Amino acid sequence: MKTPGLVKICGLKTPSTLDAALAAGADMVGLVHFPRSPRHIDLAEAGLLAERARGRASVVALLVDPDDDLLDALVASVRPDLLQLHGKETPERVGAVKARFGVPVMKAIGIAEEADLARVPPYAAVCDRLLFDAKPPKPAADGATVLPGGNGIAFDWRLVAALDPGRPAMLSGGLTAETVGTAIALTGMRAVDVSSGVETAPGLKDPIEIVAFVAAARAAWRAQDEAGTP
Ligand SMILES: O=C(O)c1ccccc1NCC(=O)[C@H](O)[C@H](O)COP(=O)(O)O
Repeated sequence: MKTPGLVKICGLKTPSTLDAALAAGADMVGLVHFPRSPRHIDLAEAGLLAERARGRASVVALLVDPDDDLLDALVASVRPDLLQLHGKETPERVGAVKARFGVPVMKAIGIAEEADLARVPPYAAVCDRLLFDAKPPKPAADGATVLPGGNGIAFDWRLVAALDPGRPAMLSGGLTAETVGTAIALTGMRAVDVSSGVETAPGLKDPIEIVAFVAAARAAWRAQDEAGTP
């Protein structure tokens, strides 16, 4: 029996876009707490959105290299189902966060070339889920802010197609309603994550694109299941 497909919509900031993701059937909703991001929300806002989603979808709190004080505050106000660590956290730090806070952890790993796959096993040993994402672009000469994720950039999905990390994994990076079906067909991934691909501008989610993305992912999984693809 195949695992059911999971769709995560990340970077939700408002009750109306959260509701749109829930109505579309998202399995996971991502709340970004990272002040440099156009999707950043404070802990009070994140707590309110988390309560709205509770029991309808898993609440994922996304942080970048958080210290224990921030994690203490976030876990108390958001009560996330999953912590998404999207910075330069080492495997040791991921293991320490999981042990201290008792919340499952998903670690994002940037993939650009085959050599990046060597970073997977140490994280697979300590986290609950891996998130394969594109690497951020190089900083621009004008010093414009580069985010560690949520850049709408895709990587070569074939790099993770044959991978069995021994942990549940999720595919992200520049996915859209138009590309997610191909990404699923190529990789066999049963979990996908999107942010920029369902936005009209950074941080502005589009309910119509959210519906289209969820439907496209589900259609791809249905096609795989009907074809009996392993
Ligand atoms: O979304 C952000 O602004 C962000 C900021 C800092 C670290 C990660 C961030 N986002 C990650 C994601 O939204 C997703 O998990 C994933 O990378 C997909 O992003 P996208 O390529 O925009 O679909």
